[in-house]
Order: sequence, then structure tokens, then C-alpha cells
Amino acid sequence: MQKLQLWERYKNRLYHHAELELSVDTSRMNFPDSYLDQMEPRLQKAFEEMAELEAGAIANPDEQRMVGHYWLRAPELAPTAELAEQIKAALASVKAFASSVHQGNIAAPDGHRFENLLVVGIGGSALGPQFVADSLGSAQDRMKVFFFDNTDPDGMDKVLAEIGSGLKRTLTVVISKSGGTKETRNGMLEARQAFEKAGLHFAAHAVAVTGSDSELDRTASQEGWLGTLPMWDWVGGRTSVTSAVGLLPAALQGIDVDRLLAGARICDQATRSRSTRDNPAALLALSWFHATAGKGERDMVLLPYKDRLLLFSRYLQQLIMESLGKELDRDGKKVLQGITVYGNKGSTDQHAYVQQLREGVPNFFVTFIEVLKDREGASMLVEPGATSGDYLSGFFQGTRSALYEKDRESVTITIREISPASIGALIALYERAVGLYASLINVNAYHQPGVEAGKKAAGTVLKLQGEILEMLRRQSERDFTCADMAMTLARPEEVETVFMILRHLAANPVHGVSATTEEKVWENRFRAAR
Ligand SMILES: O=P(O)(O)OC[C@H]1O[C@H](O)[C@H](O)[C@@H](O)[C@@H]1O
Repeated sequence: MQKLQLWERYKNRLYHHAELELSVDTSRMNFPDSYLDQMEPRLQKAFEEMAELEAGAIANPDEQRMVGHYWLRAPELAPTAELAEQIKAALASVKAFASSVHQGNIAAPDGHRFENLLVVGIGGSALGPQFVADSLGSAQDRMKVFFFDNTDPDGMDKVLAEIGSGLKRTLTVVISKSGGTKETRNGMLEARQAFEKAGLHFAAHAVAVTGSDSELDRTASQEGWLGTLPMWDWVGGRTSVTSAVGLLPAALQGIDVDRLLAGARICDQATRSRSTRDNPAALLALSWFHATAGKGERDMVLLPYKDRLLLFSRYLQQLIMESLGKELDRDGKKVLQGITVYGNKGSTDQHAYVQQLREGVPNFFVTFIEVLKDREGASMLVEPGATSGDYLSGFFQGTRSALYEKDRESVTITIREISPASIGALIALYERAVGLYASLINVNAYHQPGVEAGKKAAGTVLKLQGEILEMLRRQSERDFTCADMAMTLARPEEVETVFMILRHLAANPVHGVSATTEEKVWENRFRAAR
């Protein structure tokens, strides 16, 4: 298509929201103009399902749950007055807690204000808080934020080393909706040990965000933590960033959570429109449907031209892939659905994988995110008439054109600046797009049955490890190959798992297991150290 024709298509298709200063440009998606009309009946059905969801329908039938993240930004829309009150009360508690911490009314045991924040969580209980912290943080933050988002001991040591002697002025927020996630429990225990080693009483440094009466809730109350903020079963982990999960860390960091919520609320209003052309989330969902043939046939590459949006693709990976990646559709038919999401940031990726995007396997579409405002304050000229930010803009436009010339399609989202409101709007935009797209492809976006399999299998491995350790200790006079051990435990079919457990045990001193080094690594002999 010629440049001027594309310009016409740009003007024809551009969605712009004046108050949010947000645009969605689908002109570089090659669907015909008739596509929207053709998809209209399916879209209307999706809008209807969304309205039912917002009115409190059981939108997650597998878990018999309502899906209410939109109410978090507009409590008056919650289906009962009681829920509305709970949402308002939780927000008030978040703000009151953060303000007490900032004012020193809730202080470190040495009487000083808390200066650091250690957030312990995983999945939806970490990705949203991390994205918000990274996109909106600054040198003026009220607290410096750190994360434990895994059960990797070395990763935790690295964070603790960074905090160093600052631990005595560190507040720990442990976040888990279910309150039973092992990685988070381990992170909490490791944090507690670090505090105790430093002679500090963990409970005086800890606050929880969790569901009522969860394991974490009970621990927090038995040990007398500083507080507990609620999570509800009608908020999914991956859509929990506008609940206390995201708001408490953000408020403690000093981010204006009211503006974040306001941005999300305004975007929610816009994406409730049943007029497809006026609904930016519907336009995104339709673009995804077009690009992937409604079957995940192409990957979604996210290229935000802004360092502060680096973690957006990681955040969206969970939101999109956990919501859409489903074996069965809502009628129980095998569909193997999903959209693969990856990306970092432009212009950086230009020097990494954009080569393949332009010339290699055409199995993707791009979402560019353009941010008009370069920085606070003035910019130097890096050459006559051009700043670093002008270059960033030039590289964005150049890549968009270069890809389009080679028939690589893209959507561009433009925002004026990075602010709590625009981050809230981006979050809400994608939450809605995922919900609408899930309706279009008839999958339940609000459950994650596949995640349980790995958790159960990990439980089996840990149980087998217990049996192996017991056997090594009981028969400490002898050594075992993995095959011996599997036979001795009467689990010959588990020999590979036994080998992997033994190899890991011997690599770490805590269990007191030693290994010989044989020519073939699977013939190594293991014994309990005497
Ligand atoms: O908040 P939690 O209950 O600890 O859950 C943390 C994460 O764990 C799971 O594996 C789910 O798949 C995620 O959706 C969830 O966000």
C-alpha cells in the first residue's frame, strides 16, 4: 500500500481517547475494512458476556467464582453493597497503612522510619507490583523496593546483600492470594531467617496481603505481624494489580495510587463501549484475532520504546498466556489455544532480534508502544536539531515502517507520558482486551488448570527426596547408584527422578550427601556423609 493510502487508513482507523491521551493505531494490520462488520456479531456477544461478568455472573464456572477486578476501580459497580464496602475499606486501609509508615507511626523497631520495602510474592502476586514499581519509580521514592519472586536461594541472597544493614529498616510485604504458594512461603521463611540472624523480630517488620483464613493469614495473625490486607476469591492473581496486591507496595513506594486507579477507571469506561470502533480493547482483541487467525498462529512481540515499560511484556506474558493458553474451550472441545507473548524494549531490541523479525520467520505481529514525552525537563542536543528522545522516536518509526514494508503487521499504542494514570490505563486496556478476546475464541480466561500439574509433580519429587534421604541415613554404611536407590525404594520406574534428586542433594552441603565421580555421571555413587 502506498504511503498516502496508509495515511488515509491511519486517519480512518485511529482510536484516540482525549482524556487518557491514549491512541490505538491498527492501520498496519492488513485486515480489510469489512473485517469489523464481519466480526461484529461475535464482538457483540463478547460485549454481552463482559457486561454479565461485570454484573457479577459466575464468569469462572470451573472455580464457581465471580470475576470482579473491574469493581476495584469502581466499587459502586460491585454486585452487592457489601462487596463495594469491602473494596473501599481495603483501599482506605492501604492508604492509611502507607501513610502511617511514611509518617513513622508504623516504624522500624529502632524507632526510625522504614526505608526499604521487600516484597515477597510470585506470579500475579509479583509481576504487577514489579511492573508498577519499575515503571513509576524514581529517586524520590518514599521507600526503596526489592523483590523475592522465586524460591532461588542465590537470588534471595543477592537481594539481601543489596539491602545489607538496611534490613533493620526494611518492611516486608508478603503477598499470596491463596496464602499457600510454596515459593512465597519459602521466601517468607528465608526473609524471616535473615531478620532473625540480624537480631530482628520478623513480625515487627512484616505485613501480609492474602485471602481470609489462608495459611499466610493465620501465620500473620498468630505471629502478630503489623497487619494483613485482604485479597478476594473474585480477583484473579493476574488481574490483581489494582487490589491491595499492587496498591500496597505502590502506595508504600510513594506512587499516587488514586491516579493509577483513575487511569484504569477511565479506560474501563472507554472499553465498556459496545461500539467496536470506539472501544480500544475491542480493536486490540480484533487485531489479535486477525493476526493469529484466532488460534495463536502468530506470536505477539511487544516493543515499548521506553525503558520504564521493560517489564510490561513480562507482566503481559502472565496476563495473556495464563488467561488464553487453554487446552479446552468452554464447551470442552480440545482447542490448544493461546498467544505467545515476548519482548523487551526498543530501540534496544533493534540490536538484538529485530533482524529476525524483519527478514526471518514471519510468525509474529508487533505491538509498538510509543510514549510522546521523552523526559522531565529539558534535553540536550546530541547533534544539531536532535535529542536522544528524537532518536528513540526515529527508531520506533523506522522499525515500524521497515517491518511493514516486509509485510510484518503491527499495532501501535501511543500514550503521552508515563504516569500513574497512563500505567493504570494500559493495565485496564489489556485486561479488557484479554477478556474480550477470550470470548471471541470461546475459552475461559479466568482459570489456570494447567498450572496445578507442575505443582503436584513438584510435591511428588519432594516426597521422594524425603524417602531417599531416609534410606541414605538408614543405610549410611553403604553407597547407592541411582538405580540401586530406585530398586531399594521399590520405585524402579522413578530412576531418572531419583538420579536428579541425588545429584542435586550432593551438590549442596545441607543434606550431608556425598558422591563419587564415575565415568558415566548416572553411575555416580551417593552416600550419607558420616
Ligand atoms: O498469589 P498466589 O496464591 O501465591 O499465587 C501466585 C500465582 O500462582 C499460581 O501458580 C497461579 O498460576 C498464578 O495465577 C498466581 O498468580
